[in-house]
Amino acid sequence: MDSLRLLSRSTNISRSKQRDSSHSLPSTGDARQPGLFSRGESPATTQNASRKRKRGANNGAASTDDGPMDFFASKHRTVTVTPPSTRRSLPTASREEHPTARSSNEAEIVRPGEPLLSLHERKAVLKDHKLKVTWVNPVSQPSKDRRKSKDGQKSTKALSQLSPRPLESFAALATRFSAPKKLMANITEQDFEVPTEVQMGALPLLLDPASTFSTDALDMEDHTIDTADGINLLTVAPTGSGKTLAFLIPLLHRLLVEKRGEARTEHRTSTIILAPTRELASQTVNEARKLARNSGLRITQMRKGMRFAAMGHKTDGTNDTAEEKDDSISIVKADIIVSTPGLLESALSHADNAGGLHHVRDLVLDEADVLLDPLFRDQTLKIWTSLSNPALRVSLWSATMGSNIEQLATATIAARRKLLSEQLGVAVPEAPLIRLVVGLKDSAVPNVQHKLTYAATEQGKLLGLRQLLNPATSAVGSDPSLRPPFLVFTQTIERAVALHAELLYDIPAEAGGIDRIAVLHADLSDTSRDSVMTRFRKGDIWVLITTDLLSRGVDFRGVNGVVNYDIPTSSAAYVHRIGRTGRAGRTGGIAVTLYSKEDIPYLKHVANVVAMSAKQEGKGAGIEQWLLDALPTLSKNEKQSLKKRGIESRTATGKQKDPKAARKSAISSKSGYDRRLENKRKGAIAGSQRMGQPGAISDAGEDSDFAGFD
Ligand SMILES: Nc1ncnc2c1ncn2[C@@H]1O[C@H](COP(=O)(O)OP(=O)(O)OP(=O)(O)O)[C@@H](O)[C@H]1O
Repeated sequence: MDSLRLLSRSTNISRSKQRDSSHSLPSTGDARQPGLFSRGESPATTQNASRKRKRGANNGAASTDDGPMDFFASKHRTVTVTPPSTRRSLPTASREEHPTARSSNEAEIVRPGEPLLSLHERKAVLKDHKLKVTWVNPVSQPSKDRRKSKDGQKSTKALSQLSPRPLESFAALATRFSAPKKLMANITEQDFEVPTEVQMGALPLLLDPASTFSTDALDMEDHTIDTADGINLLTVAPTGSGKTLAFLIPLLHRLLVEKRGEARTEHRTSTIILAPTRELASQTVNEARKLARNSGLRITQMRKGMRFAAMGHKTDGTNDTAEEKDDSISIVKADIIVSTPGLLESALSHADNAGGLHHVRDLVLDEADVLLDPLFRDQTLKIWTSLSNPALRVSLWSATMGSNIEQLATATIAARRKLLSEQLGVAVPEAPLIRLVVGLKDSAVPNVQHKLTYAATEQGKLLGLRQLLNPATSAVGSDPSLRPPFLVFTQTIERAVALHAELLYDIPAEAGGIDRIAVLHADLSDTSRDSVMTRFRKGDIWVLITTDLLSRGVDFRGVNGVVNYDIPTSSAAYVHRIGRTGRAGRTGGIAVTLYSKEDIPYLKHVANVVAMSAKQEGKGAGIEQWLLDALPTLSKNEKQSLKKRGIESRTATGKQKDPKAARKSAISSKSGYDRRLENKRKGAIAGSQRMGQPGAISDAGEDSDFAGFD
């Protein structure tokens, strides 16, 4: 059973065991090559490759600056790895080819043994790794930006593009950014060898934006970006691409550097990480604790009833308040707090908590598009605006981010700054907002295989899922079969429960029976939710039926596939659901979407993502063009309504509005006729029982309470 015990970041499975068993399951392979685009090539090697291509004019390789950007170019180019060049050893030819780079490099502080990249090379590396960095909020636009282009149009777009120096390797965290030894030891301990694309791009930006941008200042006609006190960052990178590490490392780095010079021993909250679900918050706490091992930093997950010490405006960090002396109140004493918006907001609304978070310097919004979606928006914005530190920096992370989210973030940063300037009576300096995009925005992770399966009816979907559960029937033609462990997503809690009840006995007792299948949703107690998560991570559960609760952020390493039993209600939801497989560059994950006749009007957003994904991979359309053309396109309002309410007949409201349609979409292996017969029988039994009770109305015709058909 070891092959199934590969799901966990936290279970104690030795790496050798993992490797032994990984051959039998497609997406459980070792993530030694976690990158999605230029697999396993560090910027240092790509730098050499690009230099080689430039010099060898006849080698047939196109210059990286030629033609349109090919996001899915061949990943297996042969590269010659030479020792990293230092500034002094940078070839003269390369310098002379790029005078801007030469002059800008003069401003850089280069440490021995550190590879140096000219502006041209940095651009090539960023392009090769599909990293695009843009300056979003106009602190003060560079002079070029204000100029009109040839056709008289104002063009700010291309000019606000930046080419910061990416992270070469995890070792460069120490050489380039003087990362604390404990942090470095913990990174090494976890076997992280090659930084993923998002880590290459985001880590330097967050660790030391000033040095990362020094060359761009010259590149942009002597305009200096004021990054000395940090930047606000908006990152869009594929699911499973390592965003957690990309925001945790800089946070821990800053806290450890600050602690170095201080005798302070108490834990003062200076970082808040918000996540939309308890499960994701708990996972982030685990990851942070692994990276902070033996460092003395404390990371806490916010729980009900927790409060902050009411520190008022004390700056010495002492918080000897009356509250603290009261043992019945759990006071948060942590350097980093990870929370869902609801819990933190309710803690903040407690009168005594008003000044509890005025030290907070970093706010991280993980799955930012959900946190700023109507469901959580008010809570998130309330928390954000209540953080009163003028030096606060915010970073937003997700695999999908609409332009409305970017606008909201920009507006909130500006409004908060204005408010603080008024309150403090001095102008609070504006920090830049930088956008980092990895790969193609809002698209599915490229290493997952998509299947759209027409099942005609609800019963057909159930049959389809049963076939997937059965190893003998799960393969279709030459396609690889979906093998456990996998996740099954439904639209509502009620449907997840019903599907679980239907499938409970489908796994034979010899294979573990009912223990192998479980359901997880928000109506379960916290303890039950934790228990299901642990059992799934350990591999005890093979099929986990759930709602969109688990579609965001949650990382199960060896999940082989995802089944959309109910179609997701937006393209973003599809991207995130199927992103639970194919993580850290693992290949072989399968995403099956079952659809019935009723789903057809809502299928286009899924089909579009599948088509785009296939196109990127160079696998043709990925879906028949006639199907794509035939599927109806929803209006903006219809899209919004679908996102908000889902397919109505599957909801409680739909059941009231149109009971017949709701019955048709109920999850049951019995036909409508059989269900009616059974309901009649149940009704008759209930009726005869009532007949025997005192005061019962004997005339069935007057029995208006009869609920047999419901
Ligand atoms: N440099 C690396 N080398 C190998 N594995 C890595 C590296 N960075 C992260 N990982 C692993 O990749 C997996 C996915 O990481 P993570 O959960 O941070 O992804 P994510 O980008 O936040 O995904 P999502 O968008 O779904 O939240 C984790 O198991 C993590 O341990």
